[in-house]
Amino acid sequence: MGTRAVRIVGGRKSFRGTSVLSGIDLTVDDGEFVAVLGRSGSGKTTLLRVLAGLETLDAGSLEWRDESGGERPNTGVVFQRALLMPWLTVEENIRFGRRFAAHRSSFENDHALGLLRRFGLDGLTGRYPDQLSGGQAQRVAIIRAAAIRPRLLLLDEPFSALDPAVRGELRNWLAELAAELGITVVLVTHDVDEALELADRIVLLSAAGRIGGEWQLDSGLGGADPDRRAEILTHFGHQVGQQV
Ligand SMILES: Nc1ncnc2c1ncn2[C@@H]1O[C@H](COP(=O)(O)OP(=O)(O)OP(=O)(O)O)[C@@H](O)[C@H]1O
Repeated sequence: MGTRAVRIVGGRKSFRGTSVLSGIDLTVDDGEFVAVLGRSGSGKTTLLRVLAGLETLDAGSLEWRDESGGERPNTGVVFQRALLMPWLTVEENIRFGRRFAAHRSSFENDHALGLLRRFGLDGLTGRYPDQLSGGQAQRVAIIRAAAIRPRLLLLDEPFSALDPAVRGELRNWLAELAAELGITVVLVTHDVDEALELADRIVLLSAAGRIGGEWQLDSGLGGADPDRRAEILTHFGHQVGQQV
């Protein structure tokens, strides 16, 4: 077991009297890539928003490794749509990401521009968002989030609006980025194959807003393991198909 990046103990959250998270215990280690799978409405986005500090828990605790003196560390968030500022170029959008950081001093221009170059976007720096493909825009959004050196990179179905070929490319790209930067990632997805291919661990959210199962994946095995895929799909009552 590595150093803890974040831990939720007994996390509960309701909206207008309806329970969405009802006793979540989840620890994410530094450098780990965790995929959260679950049916629509099971509370995946709510869990991610709690980790991002966009929602607070009604009960239970959210504990960060305390090196930041108890302050909330930087978290980077990417949603299904890239949400780039249309009036800013790619480079300006990346710089703008600094404003989303709890600790702005962790953003350095050189580091951010270095990420753009290293991860294949240097030819796009002067373009505006409407001059980017969907896949390019998502890459920019992910680099923008990574550039603030987040403790956690939180991804909410970042590839679900893209066509299958682009999704495959982006998965490989993300795997490389996460491994090279040693970044800690929590990815919400409906796609079992995506989770198997990318994650070190898969966490299932059940309809009751609890952790309904966990799979630790051996590195390099996940994507090629039909038994595990079948086990997860069976858990959802699926015989075939990859969306849960
Ligand atoms: N701000 C809110 N106010 C009221 N209800 C909310 C709010 N946010 C989420 N909910 C409700 O909480 C439940 C869980 O929503 P959430 O978006 O977390 O699920 P999800 O698993 O991410 O779903 P999906 O896969 O469809 O995106 C849903 O019933 C949703 O309507």
